[in-house]
Amino acid sequence: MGKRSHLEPTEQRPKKKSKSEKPAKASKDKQENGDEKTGPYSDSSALSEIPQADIDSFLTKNIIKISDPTSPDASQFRPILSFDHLPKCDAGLYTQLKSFPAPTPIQSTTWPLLFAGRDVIGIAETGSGKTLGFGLPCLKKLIDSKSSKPSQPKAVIISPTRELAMQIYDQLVKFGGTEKTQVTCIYGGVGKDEQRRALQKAAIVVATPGRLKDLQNDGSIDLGKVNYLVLDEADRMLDKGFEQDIKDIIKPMPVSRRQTVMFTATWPRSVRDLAATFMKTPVTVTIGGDPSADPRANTRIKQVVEVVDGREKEGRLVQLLTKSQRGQSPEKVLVFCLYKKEAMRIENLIRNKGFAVAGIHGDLNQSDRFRNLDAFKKGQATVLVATDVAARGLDIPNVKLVINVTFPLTVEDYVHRIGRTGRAGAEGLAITMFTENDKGLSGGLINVLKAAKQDVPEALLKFGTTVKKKQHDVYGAFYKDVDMDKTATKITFDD
Ligand SMILES: Nc1ncnc2c1ncn2[C@@H]1O[C@H](COP(=O)(O)OP(=O)(O)OP(=O)(O)O)[C@@H](O)[C@H]1O
Repeated sequence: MGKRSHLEPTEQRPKKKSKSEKPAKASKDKQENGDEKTGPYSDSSALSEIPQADIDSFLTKNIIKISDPTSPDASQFRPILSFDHLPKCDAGLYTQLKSFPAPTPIQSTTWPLLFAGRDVIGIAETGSGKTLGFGLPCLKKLIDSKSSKPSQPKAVIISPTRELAMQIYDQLVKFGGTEKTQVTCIYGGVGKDEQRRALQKAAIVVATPGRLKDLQNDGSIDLGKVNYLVLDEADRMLDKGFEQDIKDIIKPMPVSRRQTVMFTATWPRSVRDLAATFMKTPVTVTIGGDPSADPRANTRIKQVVEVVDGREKEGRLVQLLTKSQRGQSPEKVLVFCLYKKEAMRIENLIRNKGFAVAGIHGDLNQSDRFRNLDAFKKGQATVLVATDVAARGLDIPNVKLVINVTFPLTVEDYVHRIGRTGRAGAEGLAITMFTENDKGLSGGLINVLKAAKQDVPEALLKFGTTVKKKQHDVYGAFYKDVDMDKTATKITFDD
């Protein structure tokens, strides 16, 4: 397993009294209370022997904040600094982890909490391994439960888009060892029959909310036995567009009987109170800074903002693409538009210029969406033009450049969009065209740039530094299928 933890070699450290036999306090309390959602978890002996100073330095170096309402002393759960510190588990669950050097900070910190059965809110930058952060404990919980043939799902992971749901599914299958056959993915835009059949043997269901609700309503799925619920991209899932769906979906799984997990890179105030109503004394883990500050971009992404006249955008885009595409090996570039029609127009423009381009937006049928994304992943198309349907979560290897042709409706969305580059420790570049039309978001953008120590152009400062209250409460996060020719009520969501 991962042998390259920065804490090695351990023999140089002073020995600390082993706590390996002692379950973490919260876990122990819950077992005594007979809480069935809590499994026994205790630090491995290797982890117990790590000196506290090393743990402290890990927490400080990665700017990790752990807020546990049940205990001011968050140290009861030591971060898992190496894969060797993971609790024992059958079924080859950890085999695939060998390809990574060590857990990422969000994995290190949330895994012990999740193994111990706690509700967790995990906030960490884009591309920092949050999927395995919630995915590995989900698989372990299933394996530990030892139920041979599930008749009802035990875990549900909800994702805002179909492509992201599929990606999470793929990760669970990859890491799932022998349990992989019990994972199912359900989403809208395709037939239901096959999904209904798959649900009959599904222990873990990854789903988009609309289709999940549909199948729940027609009796194809009973969520009454779910004891592990994940809202990935949690702020999106709690935004007004999805709020009621989520409430309906979780009705059969009472908060007292389920472990609820929320992960995201952005955690706006507007969703925090609502999140609390879904959770039981959650522990909030934040990597990289204060959760109450403005949204934070991954600092390995160089952010360039160009203030332009709207009429200059297309010429500038072609210029940027010419530079990145004309060499021996064209770079992968993701181009974001706000509207579907705009995306189609820009895709045509790029195709007419002779670049290998594909598109993804809500007007395409699902098989085209998957096919085009796949072409981009494989490098058959080196430019992908997308609406914000591709802004969150998608882990596409080697995207070198993100170009925002039109600024999104919220600064959170901006952080997610540019987060499609610079993943898993890589560096990336994001170039954003900002026009006078976007000036309501200049203050928020300036704060994101400053927090990531990026240059703030004078022309952007002129638009003002005031951060306006989030304007698009209903569709700010659901921008992706706004039709520019219709009124703002014409909005559709992924189902
Ligand atoms: N411990 C690890 N070490 C190195 N790479 C990792 C590790 N865990 C996961 N990864 C890889 O990091 C990449 C990003 O992970 P993931 O997609 O889970 O990020 P994320 O934090 O969910 O991002 P986003 O906020 O954009 O959804 C993936 O390719 C994943 O395989």
